[in-house]
Order: sequence, then C-alpha cells, then structure tokens
Amino acid sequence: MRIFFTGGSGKAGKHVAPYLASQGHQVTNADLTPLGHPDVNDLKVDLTDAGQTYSAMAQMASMDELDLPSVPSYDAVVHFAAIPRILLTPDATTYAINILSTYHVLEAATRLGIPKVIFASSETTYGICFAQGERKPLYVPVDEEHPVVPEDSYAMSKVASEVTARSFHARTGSDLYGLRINNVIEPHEYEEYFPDYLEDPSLRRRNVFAYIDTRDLGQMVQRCLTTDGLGFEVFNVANADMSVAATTDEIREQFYEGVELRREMGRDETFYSIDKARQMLGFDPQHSWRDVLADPRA
Ligand SMILES: NC(=O)c1ccc[n+]([C@@H]2O[C@H](COP(=O)([O-])OP(=O)(O)OC[C@H]3O[C@@H](n4cnc5c(N)ncnc54)[C@H](O)[C@@H]3O)[C@@H](O)[C@H]2O)c1
Ligand SMILES: O=C(O)[C@H]1O[C@@H](O)[C@H](O)[C@@H](O)[C@@H]1O
Repeated sequence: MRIFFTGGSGKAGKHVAPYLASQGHQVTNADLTPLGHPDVNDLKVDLTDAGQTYSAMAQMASMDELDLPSVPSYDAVVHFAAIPRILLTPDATTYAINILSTYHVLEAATRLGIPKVIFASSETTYGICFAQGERKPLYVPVDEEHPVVPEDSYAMSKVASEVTARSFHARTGSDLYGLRINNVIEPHEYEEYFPDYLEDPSLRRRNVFAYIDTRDLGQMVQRCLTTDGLGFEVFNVANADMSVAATTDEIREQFYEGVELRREMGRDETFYSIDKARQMLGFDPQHSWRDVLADPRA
C-alpha cells in the first residue's frame, strides 16, 4: 500500500514506519524533521498548517512516481505526529497543536478520498496517567468501554481527536481506527528501565502497569492496514503481560483495593485489555521484557 505516515521521525514512528516499509508498503514520512531511513521518503511538513497538510497528501511521494501517467492516491494514512505528553510545551499549546494537526490530517484524507486513517490516541484518555494525584481505574481489566474523562490538556487533545475522527466517519463512512497506545518501549529500553520497574511496581501505576513494545505496535498498525470495513473504532494497544514482575493478584491487593474485577485474569496478564484488538484485528503481541531480562519470580 502507499502510506502517508506522520510523525515517522519520533520515538514510535522511527520503528513503525521502517517496519511498514519492510512489509512491502511504500511509506512517506511527513514530519518536521527527517527520519533519514533508506526505505522511507521524508517530507518536511508542518501539520498545524492546513495548506501544507493537504498539499503534502495530494502530491507525489517520490521521484519514481514522475514516470507514472498520473500521481497516485494514498491508500492509507497513519497519523502519529503530536506533542506526545504534557510538560513539553505549555498546556494550551499541546492541546492546540494536537487537535489542529489531527483535524487537518483527517480533513485532507477525507477530501482526498483516502479510505483509511489509523491515528495515535493514548492510554491517557482514561484519565489515570496524568491525573493530579492518584486515580484508579473504575474496573479492571481496563477496556475501551471505560469512561474517558481526563483532566490534562494532552489527554483532552486525544479524546478530542477521537471525537473528530468519529464525526469524519459519520460523513464518509471511511475506516478511522484510533489506537489508544500504552507507554511505548523501544527494544533497547528494557535493560535501561525495567530493572527499576521489576524492583518497584509503583513506578508503573500511572500506566496501569502496562507497556507496548515498538515492534508489537508495528504489528498492530499492519493489522489495521490489512483489516478493512470496521468504520470508526478505538483499540487499546499493549503487550500481553505487565511491565512489572508482580502478579495480577499482588498488584490488585497493593494498588486496586475496591476496584471491580470484571473477569478472571492470568497471573501476569495486562490490566490494559487488548481483547478487542485480538478479536477484531487478530492482534497477537510477540515481545516481552522477559525476552531480555530474567524474571525474578520465575
Ligand atoms: N510515547 C508514548 O509512550 C506514547 C504513548 C501513547 C500514545 N503516544 C502517541 O503516539 C504518537 C507518537 O508518539 P512518540 O512518542 O513517537 O512522539 P515523538 O514526539 O517522539 O514523535 C512525534 C513526531 O511528531 C512530529 N511532529 C510534532 N509536531 C508536528 C507538526 N506540527 N507537524 C509535523 N510533525 C510534527 C515530531 O517532529 C516527532 O518526530 C503520538 O501521537 C503520541 O501522542 C505515545
Ligand atoms: O501518550 C501517552 O499515552 C504516553 O505519554 C508518554 O509521554 C508517557 O510517558 C506515557 O506513560 C504515556 O503512555
């Protein structure tokens, strides 16, 4: 497929964009800074500018396309570009950049007739990650039906992005899949961060003890690309296990007193439910910190 990928130079995108290229897709990376990967075409675009966004999505992807009879249309957009958390820019700027760029991407894709947009939403929509003080989930495992009423500007921008996508879907009926991505972990980060997480699970409370490996995030995007006709949907994205060594029973006892348990859970199973992605997309995460570090409980 011919893919317009935004934010391909970032933490998640620099893994996912080349992975999609390795799966045979033709990938254009629309970002403020280039990725510089041999298999990905870089295009410098400021997505907060509507004209730039539309123009970039309408034009040819590479010099090779000069030899085609006309400029082909993109088959899908993967929208990862964003200010990816609070405290990087003032709250109002974080909100403004994220909602504006997402609106522009969705509008351009819609007007150009691109049939699918996969966009990065976030675990923060559930209001736990960047809550002032501690906030527990209403129930576990946290699934896509859990209320999304966050108090921080970043998560608000992601909720607004989902609402905007749902409305574009109402207009066109096209496929718009929002990925409520958990905390992104690059392969080299297991050795860097996880020894501390295994030692002290409270470090992962704000992520409901979950994580997502960049390689499994790539698999998720690929599955979204190959699964058509779902319309507007949001999906939690996380690895199958927790980012800590404690068991689900121990975590519930220590952190989730009074939190409803909706169903039986496995010993190490993620509290960030990926049942929907498994059922609707066949998502099947392959990686774990246990591939890199010894499980102190094994
Ligand atoms: N990192 C995480 O743990 C995490 C978790 C959940 C969701 N997300 C979401 O996933 C996506 C990717 O996150 P990331 O960690 O790779 O972030 P990142 O900051 O590393 O990458 C984002 C990229 O977007 C680009 N960008 C920002 N503003 C832009 C603009 N106006 N025009 C064009 N490009 C612009 C940046 O240059 C950067 O390369 C984001 O939407 C983020 O909100 C991230
Ligand atoms: O976008 C998000 O959800 C993420 O933002 C990151 O900066 C946080 O460190 C991470 O915990 C969140 O998962």
